Amino acid sequence: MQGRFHYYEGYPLWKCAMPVRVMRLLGATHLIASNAAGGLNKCYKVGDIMLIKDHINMLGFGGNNPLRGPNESRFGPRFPSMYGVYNKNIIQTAKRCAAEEGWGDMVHEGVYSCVGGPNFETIAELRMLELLGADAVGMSTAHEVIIATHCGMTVLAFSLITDMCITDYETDDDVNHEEVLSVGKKSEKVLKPFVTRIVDSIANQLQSKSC
Ligand SMILES: O=P(O)(O)O[C@@H]1C[C@H](O)[C@@H](CO)O1
Ligand SMILES: Nc1nc2[nH]cnc2c(=O)[nH]1
Repeated sequence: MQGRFHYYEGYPLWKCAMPVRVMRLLGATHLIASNAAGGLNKCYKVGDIMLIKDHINMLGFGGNNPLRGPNESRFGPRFPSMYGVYNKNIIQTAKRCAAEEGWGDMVHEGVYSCVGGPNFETIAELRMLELLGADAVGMSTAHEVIIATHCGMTVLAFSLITDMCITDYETDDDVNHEEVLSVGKKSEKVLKPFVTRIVDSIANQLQSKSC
């Protein structure tokens, strides 16, 4: 997809995630999701990639979930498990692909927290997310991954760290969307070959399994 629908644009979560179901109906078995996110983990740098190993869905705690409402059992069960959502084998594949390109140092594994936006977080909110164990924060992906998992897709998701979250009241730095877009643009030269390599590698694995 080129772009995505966001909750902060006014769409309900089920609509934000609907393209995933469309892709599933078209025969897709794997979802590779990417996002721009603020880095909470102090070891990260702007431009780094965080392979998502788990998420904290802040919207979900309030009962706002893309699966809310009657269950569509043709897609999946009423109460889907969310253990092991982010496929460990594909995370390893992605790490290997990064190492082969010489990007090993800029690729991490971490926990993504999803908030509603559109405002960026307050310092107190960021401190809370840090305490909860989040390594990065953004405004998408969790609901798309929930829908993909519900309908049995294999998921890889990663965050491009576009800014480092400020958790210190003494700092004068700020965050803005222009910075997010500019880091995204600059990182295209890394992200395109990275994703291409991962897709090739998954395709090879699937092909050798089917032989
Ligand atoms: O759509 P993603 O999650 O990649 O983009 C994030 C969230 C907002 O759309 C935007 C904020 O700058 O970046
Ligand atoms: N919520 C949130 N989303 C982002 N997307 C890119 N950077 C950020 C950030 O710092 N916070």
